[in-house]
Amino acid sequence: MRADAARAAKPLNYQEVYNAIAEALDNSDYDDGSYGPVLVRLAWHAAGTYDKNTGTGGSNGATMRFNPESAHGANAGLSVARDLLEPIKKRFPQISYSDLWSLAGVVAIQEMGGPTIPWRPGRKDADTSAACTPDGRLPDASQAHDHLRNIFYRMGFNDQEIVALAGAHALGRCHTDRSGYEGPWTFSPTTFSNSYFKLLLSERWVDKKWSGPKQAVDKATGSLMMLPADLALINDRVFKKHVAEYAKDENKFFADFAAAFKKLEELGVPFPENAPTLTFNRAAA
Ligand code: HEM
Ligand SMILES: N=NC(=O)c1ccncc1
Repeated sequence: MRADAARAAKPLNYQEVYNAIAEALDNSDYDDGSYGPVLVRLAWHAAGTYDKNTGTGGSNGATMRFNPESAHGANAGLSVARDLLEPIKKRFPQISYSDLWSLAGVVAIQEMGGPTIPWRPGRKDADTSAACTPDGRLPDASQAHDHLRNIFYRMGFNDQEIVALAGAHALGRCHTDRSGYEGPWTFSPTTFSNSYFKLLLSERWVDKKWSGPKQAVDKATGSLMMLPADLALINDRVFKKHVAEYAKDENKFFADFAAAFKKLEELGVPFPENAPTLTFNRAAA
C-alpha cells in the first residue's frame, strides 16, 4: 500500500496534527515572529459567520475556501493562514479543512501561552460555494457598541462573552494592506495575556494623525493602536465593567475566553453523537 494511502487509512491522531501545526507557528521573518495571531483570526472568521436565526454559517463547511467568501474584505490576508495549513492538510488528508482551521486556532492560543481550550472534531467541508455566507456577518471595526451587540447577539453571545472574545486582540496586529488599519494593540503581540484590557484602561487613546481610517494610538508612545470598535468596550458602561474585571484578573479572563472560544468554534456544528472532547498538550504525542 502506498504511504499516503496507508496514512489515510490510519485513524487520525489529533495530537500529531496539533504538534505539526505548533511546529509551523514560529517564523522570525513574519510579522512579530509567529503565524499564531493570523491562525486565530482564521479560526474566528471561519466560525464568526454563524447566524443562530437561520442556522447558517459557522466553522462547519470551511466555505472561506471558495469565492465570494475568500474575497470578502473582512477576510483580507487570511490566505496567509490557509496557505500555511495546506501542507498539514496534505500530511493528514483525513482531517477536514473545517476541523483543521478550528484546531489551528486552539493550537495558536495554547502555544502563545493562552488557556487550554477543549476541542471536538467532526466538522464536514462543504462541497461547493453554495454554502458561502453573505458579506457583512463579521464586525465592522469602524463601528461602536450597538453594532458589536448586533453582530455577536446574532451568533448567540452575551455582553460578557463579547468582551472576553475581544481579548484576542492581545495578539497580532493590523495591516494596512489587509484591513487598512495599522499596528499592534499590545507590546507583546505573540503572547496571549490580559494586556489588551489593561492597556485599554491605562493608556490615553488619541486619534492617529494619518490619511488612513480613523483609529487611535496611545499618547505615551504612539506605537500601540485601538480600533473604534475596541474603544467601544470602554465607552459602554456594561462592556467596561467586564473590561475592568479582565484587566484585574487574568485567570478569570483565561477561563472566560476558553469557554467563549470553544462556544464560537462549535456554533452550528452538527457533531456526530460520539464526537470526543479532546484537550491537547504538546509534550504528548
Ligand atoms: C469585536 C469585534 C472585532 C473587530 C471589529 C475586529 C477587527 C479586526 C481588525 C480590523 C483586524 C486587523 C486585520 C488586519 O489588518 O490584519 C483584526 C485582527 C485580529 N483579530 Fe479581530 N476583530 C474583532 C474581534 C475579534 C475576535 C472575536 C477575535 C478572536 C477571538 C479576533 C482576533 C483577531 C486577531 C488574532 C487579529 C490579529 C491578526 C494578525 O495579526 O494577523 N478579533 N481584528
Ligand atoms: N478580527 N477581525 C478581523 O480581522 C476583521 C473583522 C472585520 N473586518 C476586518 C477584519
